[in-house]
Amino acid sequence: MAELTRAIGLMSGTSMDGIDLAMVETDGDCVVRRGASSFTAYEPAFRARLEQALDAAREIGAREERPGDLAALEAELTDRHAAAVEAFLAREKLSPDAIGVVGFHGQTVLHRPHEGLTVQLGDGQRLADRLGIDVVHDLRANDMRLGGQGAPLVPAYHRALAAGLEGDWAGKTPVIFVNIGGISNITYIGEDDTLIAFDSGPGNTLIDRWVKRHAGVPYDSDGTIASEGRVLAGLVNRYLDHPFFTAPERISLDRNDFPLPDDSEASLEDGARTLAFVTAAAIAKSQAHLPVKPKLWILCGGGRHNRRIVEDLTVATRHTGQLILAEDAGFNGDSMEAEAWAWLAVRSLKGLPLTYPGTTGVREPATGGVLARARA
Ligand SMILES: Nc1ncnc2c1ncn2[C@@H]1O[C@H](COP(=O)(O)OP(=O)(O)OP(=O)(O)O)[C@@H](O)[C@H]1O
Ligand SMILES: CC(=O)N[C@H]1[C@@H]2OC[C@@H](O2)[C@@H](O)[C@@H]1O[C@H](C)C(=O)O
Repeated sequence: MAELTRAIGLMSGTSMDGIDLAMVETDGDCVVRRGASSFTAYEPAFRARLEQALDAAREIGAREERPGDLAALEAELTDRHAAAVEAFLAREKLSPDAIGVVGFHGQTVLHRPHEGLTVQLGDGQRLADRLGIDVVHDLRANDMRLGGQGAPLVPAYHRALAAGLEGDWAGKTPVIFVNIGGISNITYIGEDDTLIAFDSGPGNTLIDRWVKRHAGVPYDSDGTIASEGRVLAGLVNRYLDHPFFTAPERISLDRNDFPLPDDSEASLEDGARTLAFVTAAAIAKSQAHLPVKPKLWILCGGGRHNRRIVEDLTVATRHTGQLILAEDAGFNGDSMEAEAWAWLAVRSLKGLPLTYPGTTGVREPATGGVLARARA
């Protein structure tokens, strides 16, 4: 067996709720031994600074520019990631020498594929020096330089996980991973290992904004609010008539691409119920862009905790496939993206591809990432 590297992945996602950390041992290919993970929440004040950073980042014309508060924020964000790793190593009784590499995503503050511009806040060299561990960062930029959208990067990791499916799930192809984060996105792995990935529609972002506005809560925990409401057909039809669903090609989405319903259009509960239905229906519509209907659906990301979304999607897919949660297949649906960043960092060290024409639209399979070596 090829030598395994123990790697830590760090992800701070679009919901800006904190730092997901996961450890894996891997050959950078199909051998993936998933290890411990942790989550370090950002307190509301830091989250608010990150949200403001999205505004400041609009002024960025060249990717190394850091207008306004962004330079200070980047240093602080990096130090928070370092503290998260140190706390994790202390908890797991591991020394920095036990870790071969850290894969550092950083915080996306700007992503404009059509301008070839993607910016993740995070100083890889600062992190490497503080931890005394080599860091691979900036994993999206090379893909963009080669004509890709710079996202998504997790699909190659999904394919590695699919290769290791066991028991009832082994060999159930095509298999599709559905990540319901702020935006939902899918990875399709065909019988011949074909890899297709794209954003599939609004994920939790509409539901989160709706319940925040009308109930002052950050998300609809377990879909409880939606459970009290009805699906409003007129609203559903309006969302599903959006040009995104009728376009021949799938493009990557921004969290503001779909507007919220007007306040007068729905009660809190009906709005939450309808938006959960729209989230599931949008995912189910992805099938029109796939060569063969998936036999196995694996749900990941925070949206899998919304019972209404899961039920609606189960109904929408039951004639052709079986839908399970990541945990049913032995995975961890919350730490998968952080695991992916650990795995991608090992691939980057080996010069292996991170992205493919079917995942980001890159011209040819492309490696990526920048290595920051820890300085003594
Ligand atoms: N118990 C729960 N019930 C319902 N929804 C939940 C629950 N826990 C989390 N969520 C939803 O999941 C979201 C966070 O999901 P996730 O952590 O996958 O997002 P993310 O990392 O920002 O995603 P991405 O970067 O993939 O967009 C929350 O904003 C919320 O909408
Ligand atoms: C630019 C950026 O940070 N994109 C994220 C975002 O969050 C979800 C979706 O949009 C996905 O395309 C991507 O992250 C995941 C981890 C990816 O690259 O696979």
